[in-house]
Amino acid sequence: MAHLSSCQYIPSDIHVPGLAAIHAEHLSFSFHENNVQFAVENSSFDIDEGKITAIIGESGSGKSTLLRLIYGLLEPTDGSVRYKGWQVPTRKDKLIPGHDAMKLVSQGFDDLNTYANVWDNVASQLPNTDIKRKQDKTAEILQRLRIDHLAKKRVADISGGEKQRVAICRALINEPEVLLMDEPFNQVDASFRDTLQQDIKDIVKETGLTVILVSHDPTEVLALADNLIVMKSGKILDQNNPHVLYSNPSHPYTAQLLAKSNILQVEQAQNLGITSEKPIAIHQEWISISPSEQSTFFVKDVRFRGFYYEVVVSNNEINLHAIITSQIIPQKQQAVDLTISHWIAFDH
Ligand SMILES: Nc1ncnc2c1ncn2[C@@H]1O[C@H](COP(=O)(O)OP(=O)(O)OP(=O)(O)O)[C@@H](O)[C@H]1O
Repeated sequence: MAHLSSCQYIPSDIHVPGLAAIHAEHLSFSFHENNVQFAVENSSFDIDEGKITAIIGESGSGKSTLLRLIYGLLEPTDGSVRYKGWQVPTRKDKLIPGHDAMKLVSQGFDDLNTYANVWDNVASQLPNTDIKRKQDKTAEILQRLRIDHLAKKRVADISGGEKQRVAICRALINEPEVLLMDEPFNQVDASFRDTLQQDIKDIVKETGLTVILVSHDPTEVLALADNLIVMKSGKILDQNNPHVLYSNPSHPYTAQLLAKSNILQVEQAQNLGITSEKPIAIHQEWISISPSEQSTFFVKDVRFRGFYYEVVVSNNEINLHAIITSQIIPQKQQAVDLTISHWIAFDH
């Protein structure tokens, strides 16, 4: 198999500078030869240059497959992915798969040499570089990701979160234009997640790096991503910035994924006095409750969530989840009135 140059230019494709870094059109992929079941189906999307895009969705929705298609690890069954107007070469075009301008940090740290120390794991990514430059660049990236103090430690002896930082250092030391990450916060506990997210944000701002990451817990990337791509059963349901998708999701799945929203069918909405021709979503924070002897709604459950309580209210026909941040915690079985400040009707 010939090792081709990193990209094949498609002359008919006109790339307009300043627009999307990655452009996918009608992208499909099936792991099955007869193409009956698609892991990714007819997906078209743009990824902005110098921004953080998160691919989110429930388990098995096709997120990792989409990431691997973008990188060129998988050959699309149909459609195409282009990077800056150039078709991304796939396994059949390249001896070593993966786009030269991109780096992928996959799940599980398979690429790390656990017996070698952190420094060697990172420095080894610069095989043809003179010693001084190799030292400077390795020291710089370890410091940038706050793991310079671990340089002499064996990878086997560091935590999952620290391994994730080593993997990111290895990916970034060659200054790729695009960093792809599959579930980067899986192994990182909550207290270190925010710092890692801030470091990634800072690097993007300083260098103009394009980041694409996969997450099955969308709420963890709401504050990080500039754009979200929402996947369900291999299809893209929604794509927009987190604010728009959170406050105005176009699909019930997105509302539940991002806001753990209450989804009500037309008749259930009527039960609350809401007239809508379509199903509706009521985010938990759009419901407030107050004690009322006359109400048919009562508190079914109170769940402690740290700085807030999730309260389940019911009238025996519908259950609604609401958030309480006040000091006054309702009691189970207590009758309560509901005030709904906002709701969204879906087209679907
Ligand atoms: N190597 C494979 N062979 C056959 N089917 C596969 C393979 N890898 C994934 N699939 C299937 O393709 C679909 C999409 O899988 P994918 O791993 O892309 O989903 P995901 O959203 O990343 O899931 P998770 O969040 O659980 O990692 C799933 O139905 C999965 O079972």
